[in-house]
Amino acid sequence: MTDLPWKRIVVKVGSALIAPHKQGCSSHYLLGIAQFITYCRAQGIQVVLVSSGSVAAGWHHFGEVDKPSVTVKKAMAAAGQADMMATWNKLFDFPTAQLLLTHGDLRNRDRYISIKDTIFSLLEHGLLPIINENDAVTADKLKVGDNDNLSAMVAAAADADTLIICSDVNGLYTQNPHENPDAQLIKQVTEINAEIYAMAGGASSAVGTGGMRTKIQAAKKAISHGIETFIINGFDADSFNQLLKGQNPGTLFTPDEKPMQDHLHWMTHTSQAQGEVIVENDFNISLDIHSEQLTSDDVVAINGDFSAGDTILVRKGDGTKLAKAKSNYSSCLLSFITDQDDREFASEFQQKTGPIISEKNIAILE
Ligand SMILES: Nc1ncnc2c1ncn2[C@@H]1O[C@H](COP(=O)(O)OP(=O)(O)O)[C@@H](O)[C@H]1O
Ligand SMILES: N[C@@H](CCC(=O)OP(=O)(O)O)C(=O)O
Repeated sequence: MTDLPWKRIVVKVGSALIAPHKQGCSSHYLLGIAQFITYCRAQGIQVVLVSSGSVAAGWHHFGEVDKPSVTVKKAMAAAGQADMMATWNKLFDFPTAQLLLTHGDLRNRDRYISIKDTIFSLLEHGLLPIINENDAVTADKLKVGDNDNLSAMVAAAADADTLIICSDVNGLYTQNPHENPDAQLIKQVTEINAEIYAMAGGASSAVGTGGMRTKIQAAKKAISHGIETFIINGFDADSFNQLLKGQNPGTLFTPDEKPMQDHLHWMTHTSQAQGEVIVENDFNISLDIHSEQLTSDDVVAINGDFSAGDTILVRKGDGTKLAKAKSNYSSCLLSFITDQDDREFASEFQQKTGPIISEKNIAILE
């Protein structure tokens, strides 16, 4: 064992590890993960667990179904979630706490802060937060949809230094290893670019959601918050021994050297734009230019119904996405100003009321 450099980690466990045969939960693979978590906590490392598996764990209650409907899947999740928590609880001799989240919770700034506070309070009091998406209640528009992205949002909210995604493969391969025997394991990724996304396919197991594609999206979110990210094989107990020795058992995504500030990260990777402000095609936005320079004169259209304080997308008419920002104006007020023929009035109004978006609440998009 080496002295681990971590202060706070998020461990994400995929469905295949919880309920490998869709016949209820099995502790077979969870034992090694639980021992790893217990060891980390004994070293003073705070741990948050993001656990998939409620649907897979509840599956056997619903007869012989191959492709359950959305409604049946929600019912499976409701049934399996309790079983999954009970299985984890048997493996720990310290208290755990369940948090079921949706994207609707995470993208609302007040609720996001509230979730953050709850996680920190649980950790301070020595409990292990176990987080899953609230599949039983969530509708398409409100869900994250996969626990890889959810784990990255949680890692950012918990200000973790490391995210460990435990899957059913050794890491990211050049191609899906289940379909291509020549696929090579990639040990380290320093930049997530189109080439990396092109390697990642979807899930091929009966219980997984998202496959490698959502793991790369998650890694992108995490590293831009300065969080190193591992994808490892959770079936192999040696993966955890290697991590404890300071080694890389799978694929390591190295954190960005200049991580985003927390609230800009939230705006870019967690929040969802409630509307759009379309600007002239020659309008350019950068952190060098004061965002106060976005005035009603630059706005050619406003889409959606948003309130002051909501996140909006600023884009050009040709579709280029420029930035996500907190709007200081509602869509209604902004339309009123942009529709003014009296430009002097519009300009004076903005001088008195303040900028449409302000510099400290803007995330420039790549
Ligand atoms: N380039 C790739 N490297 C590794 N696995 C890949 C790749 N592309 C697609 N996959 C698939 O992703 C799966 C892991 O994702 P998933 O089934 O969602 O598991 P989990 O339940 O752990 O999230 C692998 O079993 C494999 O079938
Ligand atoms: N929230 C779902 C899991 C969704 C998911 O991303 O599953 P997985 O790909 O196995 O991590 C559940 O508990 O069944």
